Amino acid sequence: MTRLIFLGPPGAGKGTQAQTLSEFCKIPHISTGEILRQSMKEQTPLGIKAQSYVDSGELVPDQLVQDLVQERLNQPDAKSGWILDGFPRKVTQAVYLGKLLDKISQGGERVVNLDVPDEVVITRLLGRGRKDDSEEVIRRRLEVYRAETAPLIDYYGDRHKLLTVNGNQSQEEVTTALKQVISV
Ligand SMILES: Nc1ncnc2c1ncn2[C@@H]1O[C@H](COP(=O)(O)OP(=O)(O)OP(=O)(O)O)[C@@H](O)[C@H]1O
Ligand SMILES: Nc1ncnc2c1ncn2[C@@H]1O[C@H](COP(=O)(O)O)[C@@H](O)[C@H]1O
Repeated sequence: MTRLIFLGPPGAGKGTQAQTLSEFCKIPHISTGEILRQSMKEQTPLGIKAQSYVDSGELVPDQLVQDLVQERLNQPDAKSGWILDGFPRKVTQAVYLGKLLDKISQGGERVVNLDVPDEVVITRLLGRGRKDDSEEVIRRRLEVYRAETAPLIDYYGDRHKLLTVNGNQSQEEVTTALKQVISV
């Protein structure tokens, strides 16, 4: 059963690689950022609550993303595995996820850290053109990543769940490296 969590700074290529691997492994790609962006587009209650946080590069409150992840992992297609992209993003969310996965018998998850230097992710994000890819918001997202998300590397390393892949290669090379590490 393939259950993967993608870690890495904004612009590391998590969404790109998660989509490719989800097609290869035939399991859903669950991106909290995508779900939030869709909810904002549709102006659902979740989208309305999340909007100001996403637009400014802040993290949406835990309860909102935790509820959406719980609901998504309980859907039938998640029974055959999944790739989580963008969640967890802080230690509190990782603790929540660990308990949730135990409760719904979906353990055995592995965590892939896509390692990419800051200057490379900044160039990539400036070229991507999403609404939250302005210079100011990119700066804030990187600060939030360093303060809140990077500690998850040690969190999962300490729990022997962490795999690291060099994300500073062509998309095809990253995919090949990912397939290699997850097949072991
Ligand atoms: N290996 C790569 N080499 C060059 N560009 C890449 C690579 N992988 C992804 N990109 C490009 O970099 C940008 C960011 O990629 P992507 O959206 O997958 O990152 P992400 O980690 O999901 O970012 P975020 O956390 O901000 O959503 C995209 O424009 C994508 O096409
Ligand atoms: N796990 C999350 N916790 C808090 N906020 C989140 C989470 N996942 C996404 N967000 C918000 O959405 C944007 C975009 O996310 P991407 O993963 O980069 O697509 C992020 O800046 C947070 O505001």
